[in-house]
Amino acid sequence: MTSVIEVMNVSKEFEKKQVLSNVSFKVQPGEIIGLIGQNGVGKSTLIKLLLGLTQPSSGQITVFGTHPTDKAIKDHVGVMFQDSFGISRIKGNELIKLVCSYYSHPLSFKNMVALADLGNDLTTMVSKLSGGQRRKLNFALAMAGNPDLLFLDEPTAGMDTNSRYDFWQQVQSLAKSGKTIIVTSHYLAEIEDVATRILFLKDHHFIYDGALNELQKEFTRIIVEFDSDLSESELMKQLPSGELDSHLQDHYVFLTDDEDQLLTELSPQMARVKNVRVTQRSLDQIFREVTKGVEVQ
Ligand SMILES: Nc1ncnc2c1ncn2[C@@H]1O[C@H](COP(=O)(O)OP(=O)(O)OP(=O)(O)O)[C@@H](O)[C@H]1O
Repeated sequence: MTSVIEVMNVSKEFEKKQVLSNVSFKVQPGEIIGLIGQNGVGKSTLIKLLLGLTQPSSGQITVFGTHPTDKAIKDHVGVMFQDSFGISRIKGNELIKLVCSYYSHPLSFKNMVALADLGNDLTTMVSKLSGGQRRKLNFALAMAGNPDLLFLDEPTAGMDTNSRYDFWQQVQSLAKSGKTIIVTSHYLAEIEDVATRILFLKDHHFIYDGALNELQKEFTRIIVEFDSDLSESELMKQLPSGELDSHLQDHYVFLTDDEDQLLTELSPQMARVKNVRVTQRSLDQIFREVTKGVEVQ
């Protein structure tokens, strides 16, 4: 399968400041990539490199098999930046028509109106729209050329709960239809729900590239919680494959690399154990632990 994006040994410095160091990855059609990392780590820089808006200090980037600045791919790439309206003294519906006129095969006006989901506010001046409404309009504009590759930079900031839900439903159905999506967001619960792959940037390179469940396995141990009237020392003797994390009243939290083994060890005690729960850390928890530099258990 031809990759949509190929990044080979790319480094990027601004003056003497290193942002990316020797980064490589490929992206296949239909993937939803969650690009995560702390403020200032280089997510927007990477997106700008992929859009050809800035050049790598070294290494190669191809998008649809060609240089990112190649005009031939213009209609295949859509982008939603954090706040990208250059003009605001224009109504939403007029802006939609204007942006569509840039493309050879734009989405229909009707489709664009549905994507923007602004109702009567479509005839409001863009400058008077709320932050969340501007995001929605921005999303529709990113889709104007019916792109096969879509970059979404913090797309849901300011959107209400229903709008977020509808937005991610749309994104998932776009990916199902074969479109490739790269999204940055600090709302990690949303990334956790929609991304098929996580790229985690830290200290100039990817500290993780893969599926969320593998990230959970790689960075954290499984949490086994239960209630029991057994003593701490008894349980620690009975559960050698677990490590006691906390004990409050009757509630115990153990960490383990092998939950099946731990549950087997726990089973003879079942008469004195209840409410057993096996969970993994959320992406949000992993992110905080990894970026704070604390050792992840
Ligand atoms: N044009 C530029 N000239 C000099 N330094 C820059 C330039 N653009 C970005 N940087 C620096 O590169 C680093 C990465 O910035 P970038 O905007 O890519 O971070 P980010 O991960 O997108 O952050 P955020 O989550 O806050 O949006 C920052 O230290 C920033 O100051």
